[in-house]
Amino acid sequence: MNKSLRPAIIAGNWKMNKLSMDTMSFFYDLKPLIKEAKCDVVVCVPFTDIATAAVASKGAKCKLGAQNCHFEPKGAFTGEVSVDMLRDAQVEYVIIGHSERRQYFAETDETVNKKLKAALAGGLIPILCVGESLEQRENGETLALLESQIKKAYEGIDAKDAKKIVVAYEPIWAIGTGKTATADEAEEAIAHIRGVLASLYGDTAQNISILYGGSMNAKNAAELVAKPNIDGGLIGGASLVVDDFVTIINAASAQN
Ligand SMILES: O=C(CO)COP(=O)(O)O
Repeated sequence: MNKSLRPAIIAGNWKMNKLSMDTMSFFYDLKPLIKEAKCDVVVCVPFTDIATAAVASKGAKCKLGAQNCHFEPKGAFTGEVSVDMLRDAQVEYVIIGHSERRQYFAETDETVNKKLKAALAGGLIPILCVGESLEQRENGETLALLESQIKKAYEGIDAKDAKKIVVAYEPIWAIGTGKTATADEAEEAIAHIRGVLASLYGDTAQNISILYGGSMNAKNAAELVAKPNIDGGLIGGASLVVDDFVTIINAASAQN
C-alpha cells in the first residue's frame, strides 16, 4: 500500500453553520496556521458564506468547497445551485451524496451519479460520501452496501474521471454522535471500498483518495490517518473550531 500515490486531504464540512462574520474570523485565524500544511486542506462552507470565504481565504493554503450542487446546468429549479455557479464563485470541491442529504433531502444513488457526472464535466472535484446506518452494520450489511453505493455512484464514469473523485466513508452512526468508528473498523471499510474501485478501475484505485468521516476530532485523527488506506478526513463539528481543525491537519501532515 503506497499512500504517496494519492494526496492526503483534510476537508471540513461546516454543514448549516456560521454567518459571514464567523467566516471572516475563521479564515483570518486559520491562514497563518496552515502555511506549512503537507496535506490538501478544503473547507466546505454553506452557499451563503462562499463569497465571504473566497475573499477571506485569499492566499491561504486551502481550497473552497460547497456541500451540494444540482446536476442540471441551469433552468427552472428553484432553490438549487449549479456547478457553473459554484465555479463562478471560486469553489473547487463539492460534497455529493452526504448521508444527511440522502436522509432528509431525497438524494438517491441515481441523483448522486448524475451530480458526480455534472461536477466532473464542470471541473469541480467531487467528494462522494458513502456509509452504512447502525441497523445495516448490526445486520452485517456494511460491506455489501458500500459496494452497491460505490458501483451505482460510478456508473458510466471512466477511469480518467474516477481518479478525480475523492471518496469519504462516513458511517451514519458515527456522524455527530461522538461515537467514532475504531481505526480498524474504518480501515476495513475503506480497504473494501478501494477493493471495489479496483474491481472497476484496476490500478487506478491506488490513486483515489479515500477519507474517513464521523466524529473525527483532534484526539482521534492521528490514529485514523495512520492507517494504510485512510487518506485523510471529512470533518464536521471539529472543523468549526480553528484549533481543532489545525490539529487534525497537522496529524495528516505528519503522515507525509
Ligand atoms: O458528516 C460529517 C462530515 O461530513 C461528520 O460530522 P461530524 O464530524 O460532526 O461527526
